[in-house]
Amino acid sequence: MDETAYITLKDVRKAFGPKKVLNGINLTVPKGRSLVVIGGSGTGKSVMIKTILGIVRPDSGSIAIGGEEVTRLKGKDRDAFLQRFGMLFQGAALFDSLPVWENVAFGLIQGRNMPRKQARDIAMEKLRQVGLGPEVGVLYPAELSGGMQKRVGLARAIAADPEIIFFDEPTTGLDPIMADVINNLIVDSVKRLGATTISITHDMASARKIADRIAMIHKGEIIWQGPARAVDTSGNPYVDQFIHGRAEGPIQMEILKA
Ligand SMILES: Nc1ncnc2c1ncn2[C@@H]1O[C@H](COP(=O)(O)OP(=O)(O)OP(=O)(O)O)[C@@H](O)[C@H]1O
Repeated sequence: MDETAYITLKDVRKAFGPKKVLNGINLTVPKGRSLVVIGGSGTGKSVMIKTILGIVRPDSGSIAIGGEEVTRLKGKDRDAFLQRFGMLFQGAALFDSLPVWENVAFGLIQGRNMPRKQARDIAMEKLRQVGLGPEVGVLYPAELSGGMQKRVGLARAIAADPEIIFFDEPTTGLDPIMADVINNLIVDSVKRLGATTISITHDMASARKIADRIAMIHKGEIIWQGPARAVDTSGNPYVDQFIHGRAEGPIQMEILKA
């Protein structure tokens, strides 16, 4: 596989007022590869993803996808750019008032003006790919378990055959077995599409399963990155503390005092 960078972040910085959240992020992801970003709460993982999507504008630095600088895209160019993405949000983020199939088809109908019948057929096929039958398509999100909701979120993320997919804590809140089912579905779907992915997770089992490479973010900087299999022998005390979930180590939790 071609290992040249497809997504490139160069010295990306972002502060909110006096609070520096991204302190010079440097990352690359080759096409068709899967990068998992690990790191503690509040270290800047979500803000980083938002800078790529253009939801948050970095103060400085460059973000390029396929060689095209994306931080300054506006209007129609930005809409077209966003159509290349699929996203599985934390907590699935489904519309309660729409049946499952319409949640999956939402971007096809609203974003691409696809006729409802055609969008419904695609939605049902994507649901099938994540192990859900047509009987689930007509239910409402409230009628589903958390694991099924995640599957629906995944079906929606892949509905438009995106070229790039972001997974934001895809296994949070699931039992370990259901989490593994979701991890397998992620790996299968990504392979089927040949998509390039960035995932955020606290779940090391998930990171090991879905990552080609793992990067650890701490205080808005990438402090380690390497092949997924090297995470256990990184020799980096921050990575070791995080993957073993130790309270003691170089990462000091900021515990709010009442
Ligand atoms: N729009 C904003 N305005 C001000 N501060 C923000 C904004 N968005 C994020 N922050 C701050 O930036 C820091 C990093 O937030 P971010 O959501 O990226 O953390 P995270 O690493 O994704 O954490 P978690 O794992 O808990 O989701 C936090 O301290 C947060 O309060």
